[in-house]
Amino acid sequence: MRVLASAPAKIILFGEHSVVYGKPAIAAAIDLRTYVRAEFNDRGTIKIEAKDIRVPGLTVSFSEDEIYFESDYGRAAEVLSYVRQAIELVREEAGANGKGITVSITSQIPVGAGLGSSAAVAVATIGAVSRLLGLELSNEEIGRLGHRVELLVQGASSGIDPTVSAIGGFIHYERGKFEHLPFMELPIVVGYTGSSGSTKELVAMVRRSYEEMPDVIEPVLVAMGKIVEKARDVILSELDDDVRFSQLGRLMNINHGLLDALGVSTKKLSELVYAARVAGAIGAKITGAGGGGCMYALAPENQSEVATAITIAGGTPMITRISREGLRIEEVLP
Ligand SMILES: Nc1ncnc2c1ncn2[C@@H]1O[C@H](COP(=O)(O)OP(=O)(O)OP(=O)(O)O)[C@@H](O)[C@H]1O
Ligand SMILES: C[C@@](O)(CCO)CC(=O)[O-]
Ligand SMILES: [Mg+2]
Repeated sequence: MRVLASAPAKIILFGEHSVVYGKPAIAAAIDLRTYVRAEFNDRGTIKIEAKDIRVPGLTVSFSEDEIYFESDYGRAAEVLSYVRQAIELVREEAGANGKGITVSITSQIPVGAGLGSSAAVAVATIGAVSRLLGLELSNEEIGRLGHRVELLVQGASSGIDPTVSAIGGFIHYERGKFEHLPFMELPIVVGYTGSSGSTKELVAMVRRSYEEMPDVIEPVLVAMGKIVEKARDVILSELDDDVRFSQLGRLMNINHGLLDALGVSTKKLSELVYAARVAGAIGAKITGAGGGGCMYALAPENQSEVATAITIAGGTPMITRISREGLRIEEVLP
């Protein structure tokens, strides 16, 4: 038997980092996907073919007519840890420890770019392997298992990324609970810096600041939570789109300033944010953990000018759409 599953990337519209401290956040699944194929193998081992990921620490030695590959075990194992933990967790849930499983991954999502590649790979792996092992799980349950994978690998995770990747759409999230917001076409442009940041390290960095200066950092996190509640009210309001977008844009700019205050922006991210605003975006901010990765801009009237400005500033623009669908089982072959 062979199962192919896919799960989407996401953007965090408001509230990254503060969501780890129990504040609310708003996120949407977008139309870039990670595909995972799962099948049994008879060696009793876990085999992972990750085609879009660079495994660091590889050494190649040549001699006469032979070629030897050696890898730094720790670094290779770390990079594949989301997939491995996802498989182990599902095997455990199914009471199938020791069952040989091969997964093969292809992905459209840039890695470490704030678009939730870790959550998408975990959710798609859980989806494919659970179906292979005959476990009947809802997408919501798969999102919760994805959260457990992120906690095991990262040490800290709010769970928003695996939740939105599993269920899709546009959500308001707080401490494991989510609410679907009405679907809306968001006129956004995502700008990719081309560099990556590790969510595990960025979350740990914010934690250190919080522990060193709780009196300073706590009010920043509280303000971020208030931005999210205000944004939710605006999204749910009956206001005209132009008024709603202009209020959301202002909230994005304030949220970006606070993320910068937490130290998760970079020179390149800030350059893309300012380039987008100068080109007419009504709001622009980091999306995801930061430290590289992506920003997004709200540009109801001038998406293409904003995309050009991002390119001139050295970034890669992506015009994406919200994905209503989360985890999808694409194919089950006997
Ligand atoms: N296609 C893939 N195959 C295997 N592992 C992947 C793949 N994509 C992502 N990963 C895993 O996810 C890690 C990146 O996750 P990380 O949380 O740091 O960034 P992100 O999820 O892309 O961004 P963010 O968490 O800010 O949204 C990679 O180092 C790797 O371990
Ligand atoms: C930085 C963070 O808030 C979002 C990463 O996409 C981490 C998390 O919520 O687990
Ligand atoms: Mg991640």
